[in-house]
Order: sequence, then C-alpha cells, then structure tokens
Amino acid sequence: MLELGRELLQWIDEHMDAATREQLRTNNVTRLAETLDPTNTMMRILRYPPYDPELAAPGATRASAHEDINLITLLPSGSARGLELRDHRTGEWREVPLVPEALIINIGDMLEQMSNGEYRATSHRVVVPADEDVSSDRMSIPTFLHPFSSTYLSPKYATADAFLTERLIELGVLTPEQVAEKKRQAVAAEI
Ligand SMILES: O=C(O)CCC(=O)C(=O)O
Ligand SMILES: [Fe+2]
Repeated sequence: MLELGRELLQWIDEHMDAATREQLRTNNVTRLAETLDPTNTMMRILRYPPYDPELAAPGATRASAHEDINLITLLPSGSARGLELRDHRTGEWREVPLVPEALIINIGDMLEQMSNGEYRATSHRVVVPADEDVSSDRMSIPTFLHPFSSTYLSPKYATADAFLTERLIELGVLTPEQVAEKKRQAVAAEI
C-alpha cells in the first residue's frame, strides 16, 4: 500500500499546476511522494455492525458525511455496498459501485491544501442502501496516507501537524487545553 501510495503521489506531483508545485518547492517540499510518513500512515480494519431492524430502516447512516484529514486514502472495495460520494458540483450523493477487488482513491484535506484546491477533498459517507437489509454487517479496510508532521501544506498551514490539530479540535477529539499541555511538555523535553 505504501509503494502504491508513493506512486500515486508521484503521479499527482507530476501533473500538478506548475505555480503550486513551485510554491511547494520553495517551502522544502521537493517531491510530494517524499512527504509520505510510514509511521503516521495507518491501515484501519472497520466493521460496521448489523442494525436491529426494530431500530433502523434502510437508508440508515453507518458513517456520516466527512472528508479524510490526510493526503489520500486507498480504499479497497468493502464487503458490501453503502459507500457514497458527494458530487461537489451538484451536491448530489452518488453510490460508489461495488466492484470486487477495485481500489477507490479518496482525496484528503491535506492534499487539497497542498494543491491549492486543485484536488478537492472527497466528501463521502457510508449508508445502508435503501434496498438492502439493515441486519447485515459491512467490513472495509482503508489505508490513510499521511505526510510527516512537519510537512508544509499551504500559506495558511505551515505544517501538517498544525492543520491536523486544528481539525481535531474542531471535531472535539482534542481540547485547546490538551494541545497547550502537549506543547508545554514538548518544550520541557527540549530543555
Ligand atoms: O467504510 C468505508 O467504505 C469508508 C470508511 C471511511 O470513510 C473512513 O474510515 O474514513
Ligand atoms: Fe473516510
């Protein structure tokens, strides 16, 4: 997955808007693929449990609408239908066809930042399709490719870490107090 991720990032790099690439170069990003950090990158094994048919109806949400907070996500087809993407031109939700052994590539927020909006982050969600039984489960195994924490993203975000921290506070995963405490500890460790 890492090798494939590197190749895709290299491809994106080669086809990126020239001015954006230049901006990345002047901020020490010589190649997009070189920003890929294997220790920050994670593969997740997800199981969406069956719903109780008394409590949920077809159409029920399994993962609400979001964008991934990373460069790109490599998402092999799940074990069942249900993944949907939002068409950013019309706002419409579209089902991703379930093709066995296919690989879906989602663009994440960090690539949107690094490409100056040329690559838009993919809004996606997981539902129980309207014509399917809620009492079956669903598995999927995404790999989230992340850059090194110190990677420059954009004029607004000097580092990937600054961007991630802001998103995690927004999501309520971290409090501003926890972030301040982490910074204090990092400074103390340097002394
Ligand atoms: O289960 C899926 O197909 C998508 C999972 C997902 O979007 C995520 O974990 O961020
Ligand atoms: Fe996602």
